[in-house]
Amino acid sequence: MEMTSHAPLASFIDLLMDAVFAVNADGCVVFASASCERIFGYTPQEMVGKTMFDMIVEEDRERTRQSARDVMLGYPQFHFENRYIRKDGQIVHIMWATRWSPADQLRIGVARDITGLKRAESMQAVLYLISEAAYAAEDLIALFKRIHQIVGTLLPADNFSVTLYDEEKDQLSFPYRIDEVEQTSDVSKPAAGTLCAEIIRSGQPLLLTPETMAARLEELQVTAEQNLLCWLGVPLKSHKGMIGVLMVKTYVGGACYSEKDQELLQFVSTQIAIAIERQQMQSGLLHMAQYDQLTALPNRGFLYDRLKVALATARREQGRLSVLYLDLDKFKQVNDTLGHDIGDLLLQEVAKRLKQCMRESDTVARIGGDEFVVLLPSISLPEQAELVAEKVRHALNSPFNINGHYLNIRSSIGIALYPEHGDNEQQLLKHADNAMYLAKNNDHRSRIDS
Ligand SMILES: Nc1nc2c(ncn2[C@@H]2O[C@H](COP(=O)(O)OP(=O)(O)OP(=O)(O)O)[C@@H](O)[C@H]2O)c(=O)[nH]1
Repeated sequence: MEMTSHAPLASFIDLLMDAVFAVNADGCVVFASASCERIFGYTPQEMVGKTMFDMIVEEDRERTRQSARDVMLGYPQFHFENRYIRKDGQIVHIMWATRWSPADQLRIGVARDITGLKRAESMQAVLYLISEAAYAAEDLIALFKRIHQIVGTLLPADNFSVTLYDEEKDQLSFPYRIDEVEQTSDVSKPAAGTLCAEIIRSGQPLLLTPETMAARLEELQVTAEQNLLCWLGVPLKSHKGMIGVLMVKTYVGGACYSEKDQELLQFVSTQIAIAIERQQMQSGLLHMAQYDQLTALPNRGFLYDRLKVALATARREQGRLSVLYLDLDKFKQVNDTLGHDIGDLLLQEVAKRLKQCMRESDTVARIGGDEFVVLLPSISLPEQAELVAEKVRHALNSPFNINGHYLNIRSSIGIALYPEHGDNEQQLLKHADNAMYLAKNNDHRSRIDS
């Protein structure tokens, strides 16, 4: 080879931390300094004769060819960046300073390994994206989807899951799980005896590679899918403690995870945990603002919101809707004779029975002490509202067994219809309330008071 003729100062050049290359017009290496082994994994002897373009990551090739053409036209390149596949398969980011030597008809380039810098940059960007997602996501699932996308820019993440841990109940749940092989619709299956449970127990990340898989699974007494290649899970820890596990895995034919991937995932896991916790808190606050604490039914404010939406739809489609106002009779006596706690339990049971006899699209709300409102957002005939009222009365008719106390409860129901009894929320609720009072003072039947 012509190595010596092109490298009179090779001994000095070999001391440089950057690698020096001489490449002919076709991209074939005619000289490489010693550092090329540290950066690219190939010794200078292995490098000489290779075509640089063959080692470049596919997506960077065309850009690099253009840059090489510019160099040969006499335009030196100072900060040209591209990526190479090292001998061990890892990707290395390079920054080049290159010029053309017309006398030698060679491109002379200095390659600096900027992989660490690039990683730091992309980590910074990823951390920013995660914290941005924490504010932008509408709910937890939207946040998980976004985190999935973001993690996918760091490492292979076709199979990705978030497992949440409820420390109080010592329970795991799977709110987000994307798996190209294992299809399961049950996202709340308890996960005891799984690899995720092991991470929660130990608080440590877990990396299973083809070399360690069998032994680790046996040691942990956990079974895994036959064609699993790699499994990587990291704990999600917040200031409160362990809140879950983030997991990625690959199947045979896919990529392998390394210790570096584990570090990467662990590094972003704190930010992810903070984002999840923030979203959980927000959802919790929203839930508190919209739902009644005792019965978990929508509260008055939330009922108004839903009624407003239903009215808008009914107006647009010239449809009907109905509101049922329900008040328990002599509920005060339950409190007074058996105590407030029994009264509370009775209200919870009433809420349960009301929900059971409604459709998914209906809303049952608790708007005050023993007052409930049912919103039927789409009925075609007024009689349908009476039928529902009858169903409700029937549902509440059989005695309630509250801690061994058999309670017979009667209720009064007033009905309002749109458009007959009002055009807005207030009018309709007022009408149903009045009709309820009339029912209470007369025959306790439901009334459509016109
Ligand atoms: N246990 C319990 N009682 C409540 C709660 N909120 C309100 N109450 C009580 O529910 C009762 C409701 O009052 P009323 O509707 O006048 O009582 P009532 O005996 O059903 O009266 P009528 O409807 O006229 O038959 C009051 O005694 C309140 O103190 C609650 O969250 N839990």
